[in-house]
Amino acid sequence: MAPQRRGAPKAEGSGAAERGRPSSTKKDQVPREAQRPWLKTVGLGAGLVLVALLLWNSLGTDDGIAEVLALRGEVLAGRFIEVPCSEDYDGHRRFEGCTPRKCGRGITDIVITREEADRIRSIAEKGLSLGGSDGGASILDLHSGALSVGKHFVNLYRYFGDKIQNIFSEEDFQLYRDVRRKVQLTIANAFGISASSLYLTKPTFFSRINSTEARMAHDEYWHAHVDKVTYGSFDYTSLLYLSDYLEDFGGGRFVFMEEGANKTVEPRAGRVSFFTSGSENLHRVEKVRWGTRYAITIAFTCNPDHGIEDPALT
Ligand SMILES: O=C(O)CCC(=O)C(=O)O
Ligand SMILES: [Fe+2]
Repeated sequence: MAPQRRGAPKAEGSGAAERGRPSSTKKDQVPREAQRPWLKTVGLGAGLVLVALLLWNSLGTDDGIAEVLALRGEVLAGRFIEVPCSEDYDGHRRFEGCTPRKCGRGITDIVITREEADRIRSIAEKGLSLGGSDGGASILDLHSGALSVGKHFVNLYRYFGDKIQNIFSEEDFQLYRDVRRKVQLTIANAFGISASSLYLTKPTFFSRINSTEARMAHDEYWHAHVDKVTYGSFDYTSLLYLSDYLEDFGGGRFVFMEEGANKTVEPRAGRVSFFTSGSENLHRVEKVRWGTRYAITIAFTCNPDHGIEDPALT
């Protein structure tokens, strides 16, 4: 609306400039009348261009040029892009046959079905309905029991004790374990390592993001980061998306940040995106503009000392 208002005075202004002309006869008034619709069209056109630019800015890429690695609408059997490994792994103990020598990023839509994604999303919904951050980003960690509540976290298991069995079922946990195992096999396959050399590590958690303004630092999920730097133990990061870009939410695309052209992954329920966790895979999540975005971050380490167990009800 505002740009259109800005367009109108432009046409008015041109008229005012014409009023300054030395003489005005009936003869030259006719062409000036004829010019007005033309000027209005130009003004309106400029306004529309401005509106389009503003919309493009708010809906589209806020990082400059971006190439799409995976569109929401496509079903990828597997896409893998190798990138040179960073030196980040050198600062940690090496586990030959596991610590990345081959680095890169992969996406697959056929490892986890949309039905499984729906079921796992309902686990996230159940858990997160018990709490939720005041800001836009809530997490639920079934391993540690951490759940966002207001500006803090509570421990779900401590808080609910035995009553936790009225919230989650054994099938829920079985599904979670199955999904973890399938993602682990996918990563091992793509990077040519043995699945048994990988250990689940923390934090592995559900995230629920909406467009509510951030209240706390941990609501600010959109900053560019390197998982190995942020979380230490991560060697391979995976994300399982549980909702659909532009159907369930807007914004919220995943972006690999690269000089020249960023690479985006559009979330799709059941889509698994995985990558080596060093700075060869600097990334961020775009701000969610509307709706609710669900995902799970599932992380693996090569260091058995940093391994964690699957969550269990008892
Ligand atoms: O949810 C996503 O797409 C990415 C989350 C992420 O970068 C992280 O958990 O470290
Ligand atoms: Fe990350």
